[in-house]
Amino acid sequence: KQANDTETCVQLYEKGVEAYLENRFIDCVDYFEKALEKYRSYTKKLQNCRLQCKYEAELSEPLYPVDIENLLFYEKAIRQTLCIVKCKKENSEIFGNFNINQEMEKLFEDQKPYEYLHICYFQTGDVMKAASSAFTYLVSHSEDKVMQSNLKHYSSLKDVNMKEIVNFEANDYVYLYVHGADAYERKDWKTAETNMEESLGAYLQTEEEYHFAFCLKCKQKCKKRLGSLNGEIHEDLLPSHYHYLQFIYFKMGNLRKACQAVASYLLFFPDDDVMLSNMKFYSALPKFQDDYFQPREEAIRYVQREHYETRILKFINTEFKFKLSTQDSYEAKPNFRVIMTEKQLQGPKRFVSDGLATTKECRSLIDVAKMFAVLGDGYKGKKSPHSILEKFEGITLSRALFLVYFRLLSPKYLELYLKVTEKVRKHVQEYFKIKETLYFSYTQLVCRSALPDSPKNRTDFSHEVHADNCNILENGMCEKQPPAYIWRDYSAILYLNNAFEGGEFIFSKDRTAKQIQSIVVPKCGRLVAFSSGGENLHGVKAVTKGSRCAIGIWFTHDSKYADEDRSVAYHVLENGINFHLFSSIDISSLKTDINLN
Ligand SMILES: O=C(O)CCC(=O)C(=O)O
Ligand SMILES: [Fe+3]
Repeated sequence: KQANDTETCVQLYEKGVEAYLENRFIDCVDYFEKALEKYRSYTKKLQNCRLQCKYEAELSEPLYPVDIENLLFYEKAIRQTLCIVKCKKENSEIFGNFNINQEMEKLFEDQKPYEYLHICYFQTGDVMKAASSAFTYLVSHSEDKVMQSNLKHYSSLKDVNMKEIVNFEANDYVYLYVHGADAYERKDWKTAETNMEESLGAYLQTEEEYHFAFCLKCKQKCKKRLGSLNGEIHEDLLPSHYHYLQFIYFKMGNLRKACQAVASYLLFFPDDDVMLSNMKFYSALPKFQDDYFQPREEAIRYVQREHYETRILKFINTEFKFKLSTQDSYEAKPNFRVIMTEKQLQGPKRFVSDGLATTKECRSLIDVAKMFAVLGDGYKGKKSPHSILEKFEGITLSRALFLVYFRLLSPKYLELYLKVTEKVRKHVQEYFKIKETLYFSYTQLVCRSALPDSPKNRTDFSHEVHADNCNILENGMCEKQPPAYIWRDYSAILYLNNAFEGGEFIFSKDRTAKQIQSIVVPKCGRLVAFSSGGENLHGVKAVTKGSRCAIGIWFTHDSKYADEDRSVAYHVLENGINFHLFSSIDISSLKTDINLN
């Protein structure tokens, strides 16, 4: 069977999997290669639309000659958005043909095809490609033990030359940079120069492609992602280009360009000793002229933009703090009440309250979860992190923010999410009489549902007994070490419904739940809160029927771990995204299939 050209990415992918399962390895290779090729041309096309639209919006003649109240900024944003919509429409046969949904996109972004491909290559005798596929997968999943041992195995084969293994998904600049650095080592200055300059250009271009999106925080994350050279993280990849270039140009006898590279590097690291002494050295040379230390244009632009972005982020953070305190004083009188204390719960630093959310609020939040939750969101993409008999659907604050930003969700739901979680924060702070600032570290709306064929008489746990900021050891001690979230100081779970069976929250003395201290039965508006350490071992019993929804909230005293998404969310809510171009979905008009009681 041959893959034909009209098949969509999804079809090709699925056929690839099928061929793999049926041991038709030649077909498997064929389908996956074609699927990857299709996916690549899809992302390229999309990036082209974005870039082209960005430049078009930049260069367009403003609709009005004077920029009043920054309307020009909005005009450009609108132009760009409409242009992208148009570009997609005009290429509809191409984009339509891809038929790529979010799920598929995630599979490709996750390099899933290589998990199959390496085996199919191996089976068809193409061991070099098998090794490269395993390597490609490892670049973004460096911890994957199975793939590590696969690659190790491949590397031991006589037909595999480790030097020739490639990352099939590397960005262009990665190769240019690596080749540039190689040529540099060989003192082949001309080749080094060409590669480094091209790598620099490609890097900035790639970054711009990733950057089209709003969020400043993503931009900072993006830098990390781009800084990965086949899995090794280089924090300073961009400036390091200038480090290479200054020496290359010096060796090539171009003192002006060497000095420009020095000045560019110093924009990023003004106190760098090596570069400062290079500067001295160059300026003492007879050919040196006074105006040589001009940073290059793209470097100036980059650094300025970065400074600007950092300032905006800082500004949002300080503004937000101020607003919170005034907002607080307007809060209506709370009507919640503590129903269980340390005494009833049989342990320290814990309590249960009722009335933290109204029936209507619970309903709305569940609707959001049911409409937009992603399987495993907040659990690093694992569908059922704790039980294979249950389905986890979650929505994190950052996803809610994203949905609002892209007008898929009405901002009032984001507002509600922030409001109820803030109510919880205040209550926890007051109840425990906490003097220090209590920051949100992470919040997550999760529904756990029994899968249709899960047995009714399950005795396992939906979430086994654990502590939130330490790892329980064999001897019963709780060790405050990663991978535990050691910065978490207080935990709170706000329940949204009770239309399910099982799913009780328990406090336990030991990690096997032999000595249960107390049980909390969830219901809308009920809160259980506790200090996050080993003194509060807890778990969730299996959900045997229905769907159990709750908001998990973790607090920290350490501002380093404060959730930045929260300040961005307040900013988005207050300043709006009022292009009035698209209406967002008000989900209250849509029915979901879950009951509150
Ligand atoms: O959902 C619950 O009741 C508790 C969940 C929990 O303990 C956790 O996510 O750490
Ligand atoms: Fe927990």
